[in-house]
Amino acid sequence: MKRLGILTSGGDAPGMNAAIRAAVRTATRLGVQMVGYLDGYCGLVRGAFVELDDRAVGNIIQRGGTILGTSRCPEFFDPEVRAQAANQMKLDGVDGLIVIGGDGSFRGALALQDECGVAVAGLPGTIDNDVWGTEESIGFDTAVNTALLAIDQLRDTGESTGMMFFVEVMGRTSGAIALHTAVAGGAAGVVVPEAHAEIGLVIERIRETMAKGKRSHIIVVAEGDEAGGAFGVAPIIGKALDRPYRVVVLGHTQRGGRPTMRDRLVASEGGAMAVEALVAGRTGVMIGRQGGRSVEVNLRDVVNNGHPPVNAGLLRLAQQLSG
Ligand SMILES: Nc1ncnc2c1ncn2[C@@H]1O[C@H](COP(=O)(O)OP(=O)(O)O)[C@@H](O)[C@H]1O
Ligand SMILES: O=P(O)(O)OC[C@H]1O[C@](O)(COP(=O)(O)O)[C@@H](O)[C@@H]1O
Ligand SMILES: [Mg+2]
Repeated sequence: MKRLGILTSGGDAPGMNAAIRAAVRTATRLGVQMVGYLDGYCGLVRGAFVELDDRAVGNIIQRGGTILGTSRCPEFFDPEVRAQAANQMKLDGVDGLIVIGGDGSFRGALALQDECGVAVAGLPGTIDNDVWGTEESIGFDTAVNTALLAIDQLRDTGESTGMMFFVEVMGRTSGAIALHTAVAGGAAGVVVPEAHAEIGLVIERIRETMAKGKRSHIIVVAEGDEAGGAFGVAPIIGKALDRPYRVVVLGHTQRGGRPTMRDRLVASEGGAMAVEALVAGRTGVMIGRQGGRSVEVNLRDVVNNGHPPVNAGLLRLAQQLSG
């Protein structure tokens, strides 16, 4: 390997820059050049890249977003476009590719490997934490901490006014952000796409706590819940309890901001290990976290296993601890 490419794809996630920095600095140490493709797979197809040396990735470890830009690139679903991208890489003299993104981005990377023989390594970068084979994806910890900040602030006004708050967090198909935010934020209830009977349970539990004199209730709702996110869930619960409520949608605020220590650390280890794997000739791997350590995981297993199951223990805890 003489020259590696790196790109970020799908939704941006805080810590992606720390991963890019670690990958570039590790490549330099191993005598390998690095280029960064712009705007995800769209830049790869067009051959739009920048040379990345040690100085190009200075002063970015603390920045959210991604210096390379990212996109959802529908053309990349087309095998002919992927062949064109592989050809473009050859022309650019690039022998391997690191993809920082979610499960969708990894499907694209694996297709590029299988169809065109490109060596690929994946780094899980998504706030959703919905990638199989890793306990945490880059950006998840920061996103949950951002949501917690909002909840802590809403508690003040909730306690003062007796208003119920429904806080919608991101997660199209995954309740991971909602669940962790609810438990760590001491929410009165949580509604996630993976569970189906929890709205009734939340109503019951809030009734009990109201009878005990609890004034302030915060309910965390994942955007992808089948009832239609917080705007779908709030009227059902508000009406059942005959209480005034407000809906707060955190949306893309969770995607930005300076990455936490955890995200920087996981990204730094992952970026370094992805380069080491490719340089050692290991392709089709993802650097995941298992048992609190960074490990190489087979990328095909990641893609074939789909989304990891919801943490049932945390779901139970979220309901139990409301009092
Ligand atoms: N099955 C697939 N085949 C080829 N490319 C894909 C596939 N799935 C996703 N991609 C590429 O990865 C991009 C990001 O995927 P997406 O699912 O939106 O985000 P994420 O990777 O964060 O889960 C897509 O816009 C597309 O370019
Ligand atoms: O910014 P967009 O394209 O509207 O996408 C929003 C989606 O992206 C996410 O923030 C992150 O998803 P990915 O990391 O899988 O791309 C989801 O939580 C959210 O549903
Ligand atoms: Mg995803």
